[in-house]
Amino acid sequence: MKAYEVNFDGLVGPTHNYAGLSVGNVASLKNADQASSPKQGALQGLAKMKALSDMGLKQAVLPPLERPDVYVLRQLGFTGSDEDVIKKASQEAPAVYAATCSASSMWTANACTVSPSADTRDNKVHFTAANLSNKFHRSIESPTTSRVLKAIFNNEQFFAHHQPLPLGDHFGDEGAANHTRFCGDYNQSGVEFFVYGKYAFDNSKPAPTKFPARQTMEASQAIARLHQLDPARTVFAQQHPDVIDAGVFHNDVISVGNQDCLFYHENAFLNTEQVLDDLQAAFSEQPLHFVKVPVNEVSVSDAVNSYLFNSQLVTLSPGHMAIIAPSECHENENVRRYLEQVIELDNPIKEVKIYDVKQSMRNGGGPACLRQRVVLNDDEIKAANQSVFINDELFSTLNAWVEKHYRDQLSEKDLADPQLLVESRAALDELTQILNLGSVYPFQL
Ligand SMILES: NCCC[C@H](NC(=O)CCC(=O)O)C(=O)O
Repeated sequence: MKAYEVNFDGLVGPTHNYAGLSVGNVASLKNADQASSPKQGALQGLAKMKALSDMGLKQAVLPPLERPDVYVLRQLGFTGSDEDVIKKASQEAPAVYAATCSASSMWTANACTVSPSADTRDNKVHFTAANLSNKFHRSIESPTTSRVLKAIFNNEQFFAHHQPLPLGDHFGDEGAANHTRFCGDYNQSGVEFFVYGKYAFDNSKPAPTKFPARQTMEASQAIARLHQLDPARTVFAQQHPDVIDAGVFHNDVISVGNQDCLFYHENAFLNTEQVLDDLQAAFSEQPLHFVKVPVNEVSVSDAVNSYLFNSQLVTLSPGHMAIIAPSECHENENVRRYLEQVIELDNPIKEVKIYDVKQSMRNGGGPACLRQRVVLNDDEIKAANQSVFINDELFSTLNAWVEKHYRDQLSEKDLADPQLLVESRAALDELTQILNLGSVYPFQL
């Protein structure tokens, strides 16, 4: 049966803003306190989804979360009506309040890790929502994310859902941003590749010293166990601690894989030769294309500033891949030059397509952060919720929905406006109907 890589992009939420919440993420800190445009952000994201769908790729959408999260604020001792909670929290604990307003669920690469049915022992598609333990504003995403995933992949015959790993630093899990998969055709069994930043239970191992390693080796192994992966077809590798300290907070900021191709920066991994050997040994059916970007052509800082590796690497026809890159890649001379060359080399990457996702980029999220890849075969696609798949009609409905509900501009002081929650709930209530999700948000339960 035929299978496809379906990109599930996160819809940018009505509270999208820049609050400088992510230590270790250069863009997030640099742009803290700038005004954002939730409307522009959502429209940019939708335009990218439409473009990929027009390329013949399967494209779907994941909804934003309810923000500000007044339920978490209540858990933290703020009382009264929702309006009281917002007023008190924004005045008495502005930093905590800002964290509960983040639209960070838009980066759906971090929503979960997915293993396709071709890789799992019980032949189901496995989902584990990421606990995102390392950052408070992200650690509150998983309860609703889990409900949304269950509402979309709602059929026990095909889909298995796991709880997020236990919260806390030891099992810090950032989802698919640190996970990629190699395969022949998408319907064939693949090799799953997990990249972690540190060992949680062994302090003698190398680890970054300046910025946090968000994903642990132990978390990656737990996901592989839960997803019933074949150990002979699973590879674990450590991200180089120096690149984490240079602002590479997820592996998808320094490498991306698709089918038989790994596009990676020379400095991405510890013990790179071993990592490549392990991948090739596990993927014994055919030679992999290892497309190495040399540090003397693109420095780690060029990679972090341009988000070259946070591109999507997609297959447009057999053996013909395109890099879907953010426009920042054209603004960086070295990266622009490299991209002109890479399509001339002997590898499957034949095209570069540039998209403007600047609203997301200013918080450190490029095209790859904005999507969760879910490999599904024909039966699994039929078993999933049909209303989330992008077609011309849904695209125009969602554009109109954004135009109707979203603000043009949002600054820090606007976040404290209780009306923002009222507007967001109205928007999300309508969205659950458009996407046929049932009740998934706390205000609907
Ligand atoms: N995969 C891309 C994730 C980007 C995300 N940025 C943020 O949460 C920044 C939010 C802010 O600073 O307002 C993060 O660091 O996890």
